[in-house]
Amino acid sequence: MSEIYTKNLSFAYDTEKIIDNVDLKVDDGQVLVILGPNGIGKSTLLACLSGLHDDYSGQIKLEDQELKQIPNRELSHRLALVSQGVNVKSGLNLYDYLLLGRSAFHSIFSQPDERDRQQVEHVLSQIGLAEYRDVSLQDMSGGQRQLAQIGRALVQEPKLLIMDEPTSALDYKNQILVLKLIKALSVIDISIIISTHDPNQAMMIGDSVGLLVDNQTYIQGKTEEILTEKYLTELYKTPIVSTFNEELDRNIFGTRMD
Ligand SMILES: Nc1ncnc2c1ncn2[C@@H]1O[C@H](COP(=O)(O)OP(=O)(O)OP(=O)(O)O)[C@@H](O)[C@H]1O
Repeated sequence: MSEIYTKNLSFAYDTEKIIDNVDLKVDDGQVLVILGPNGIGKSTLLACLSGLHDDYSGQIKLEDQELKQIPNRELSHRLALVSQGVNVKSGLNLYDYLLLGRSAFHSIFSQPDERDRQQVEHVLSQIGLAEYRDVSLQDMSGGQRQLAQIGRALVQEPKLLIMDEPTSALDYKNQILVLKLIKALSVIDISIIISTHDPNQAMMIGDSVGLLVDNQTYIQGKTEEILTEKYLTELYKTPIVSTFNEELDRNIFGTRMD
């Protein structure tokens, strides 16, 4: 069954149409990677899919239910968004910041329980920041804060995780940590939509890939059908070369510098 799909999804800021007739689909436990040039509308599309803009036209169905009809509190049990570039500079320490992410599981009067604390411990180790539990977010590096934000989404135990360039501030080791985490989550049937600027990441984790080519063209298909020299060269308006790397057992993408 599809976790989420759209039909003729369109969205405009005032009169400027950004998303036009997008048909997108993610099945249970699948990873969809969205690629597209700067300013094309990736964040806008992900914001629509997360319920942040309900003035879209067309349909967004989350497990066959229209997204804008799902109450906010219920939505936060079902999907979580890791936004792009939101640099949380909270005075909270990491542990409390993550624990607050469990608030959708409680009424405003109830206290966090053992289950909440276990989930926070689990996520602290998933994001590799267990030893930073007592550190205030404002004293962390940009990359650590990005990991903290991913953790904040994970403590919600969503069925659908939407991540807008979640590795943009991370060093290579932590990029791989997050990509492996995404694969591991998909194995336990969590569906994931992620945007990135790196076609290599798309190749590493995508079950399918969606290209926002221009404001009127969205193409989605199986990773190996979409990640071709032709499509990527067209997408980025720069020649992209694909070579098969035997050691890695996958295609890698690059460009000539002459
Ligand atoms: N709140 C807003 N109000 C008006 N226009 C906006 C708003 N947010 C984004 N835009 C415009 O919508 C277009 C798409 O922006 P968006 O951030 O979705 O692109 P993107 O593909 O995520 O870009 P990038 O890769 O650079 O992060 C851009 O032209 C941007 O200027």
